This record gives sequence, C-alpha cells and structure tokens, in this order.
Amino acid sequence: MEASSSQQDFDYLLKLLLIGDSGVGKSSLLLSFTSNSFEELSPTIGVDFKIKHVTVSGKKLKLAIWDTAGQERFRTLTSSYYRGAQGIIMVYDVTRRETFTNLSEIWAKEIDLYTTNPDCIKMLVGNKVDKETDRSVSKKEGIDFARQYGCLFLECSAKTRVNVEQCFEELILKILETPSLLAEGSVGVKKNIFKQKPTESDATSSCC
Ligand SMILES: Nc1nc2c(ncn2[C@@H]2O[C@H](COP(=O)(O)OP(=O)(O)OP(=O)(O)O)[C@@H](O)[C@H]2O)c(=O)[nH]1
Repeated sequence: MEASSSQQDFDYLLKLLLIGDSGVGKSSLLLSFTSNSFEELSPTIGVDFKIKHVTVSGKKLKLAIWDTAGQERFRTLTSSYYRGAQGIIMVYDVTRRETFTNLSEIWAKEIDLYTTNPDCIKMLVGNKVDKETDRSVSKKEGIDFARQYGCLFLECSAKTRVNVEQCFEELILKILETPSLLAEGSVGVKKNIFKQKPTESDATSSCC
C-alpha cells in the first residue's frame, strides 16, 4: 500500500468504519494509520472521520474512515454510520477481556442490525499487543471468533504500529476482490458519480 500523491484523482471511494468498546484504541489506530503518530486522545464524542488516499493493487483509493464512539450513550447516533460501509473494523483490547466478550454481546449484533451492505467485509482486530504481559485474550481465541463470524483477523498495536497498516491493507484488498462492493450504485462508486461527500459538520456530532 502506498500513499497517493494526488488528492484529486481516485478510482474508488471506500467507506470504512471502526467499532468496538470505549478505550480499545479505535481513534489511536486511525491516527497511527493516517498520521504515523501515537498520542493520548480524549474519548470520541459521537463520530469522527479521517480521509486518506492510498494506492492498493494499482487502484487509487480515497478512504473515508469513520471512527465511532465506543461509549454506550452514543450508540443510537453511531448506528446510522454503518449505512453503506464496505468495510468494518471491529476492535477489542487484548488486555481487557470484557472488550472481547462484548464482540458477540454487542458489536456483532450491531453489525447484523445496521449494516446495509450484505457483502460488507468485516475485520477483527485485537489491539495493544505491546502490553503482552497484561494480555487476557489469547491469539487463538481471536482466530476462533473471527472464523465463527466470518471475519478477517489480525492483532496489532497502535502504539508501536505493529500490523496497523496490514489491518487496513488486508481489509481493502478483500473489498477490491468483491465486485458487488465496487459496483456503480454502491457507495464504492467511481468518483464521477459519487455525490455524498462527508463534511466536517458530519463528523462533529452533538451529544445526546
Ligand atoms: N499500550 C497501548 N495503549 C494504547 C494502544 N492503543 C490505544 N492505547 C491507549 O488506550 C486508550 C484509549 O485509546 P483510544 O484510541 O482513545 O480508544 P477508543 O477506542 O477510540 O475510545 P472511545 O473514543 O471512547 O471509543 C488511550 O489511553 C490510548 O493511549 C496501544 O496499541 N497500546
């Protein structure tokens, strides 16, 4: 995956969504991927997004990556952002077992309820592997869950950047291999018929 030089010219716009419990590191993963940096972040209020241009398999892509708040009080608001997503990254913290348990209790159910695209690609990501001594969810458990729910799977660290780029790249490659997600009329349309652009005001959601 290469960063694209031209910001104007792209073959496909892809909508990706990050979900998972509060504090698992969704915003940190996004910052690590888009800015190569790691810093202390405040909990997300509602929804945020970042744009990144990359080239994957010779295709120029404009990624609109939506970062949802994990806190329950924002759940009604964040559910509307599943619409039209071609890829969903479900994040848990390998050092906090309840964030893994909540994948089946909450997040897989949310995907079933709110995803509009039946072929949407799901990726399970176990974050914070730099804290190996605090680990409470084994890699095998992650693999088993991903197999059961038909997700791609990787463990990563937003802090050290281990596997961060790979998470996005694997997801994007799978999307590019799925023609229905790129068809005209879906959100992954070619730029000339893309009408609905995320704006700053979309991202600054108000509290409930
Ligand atoms: N050690 C370590 N800490 C991390 C990592 N990723 C995130 N953190 C820390 O975990 C805490 C929560 O990170 P966030 O990125 O704000 O979590 P979030 O999932 O976006 O949380 P919400 O916005 O509330 O949903 C912060 O203190 C981060 O610095 C990581 O890979 N390793």
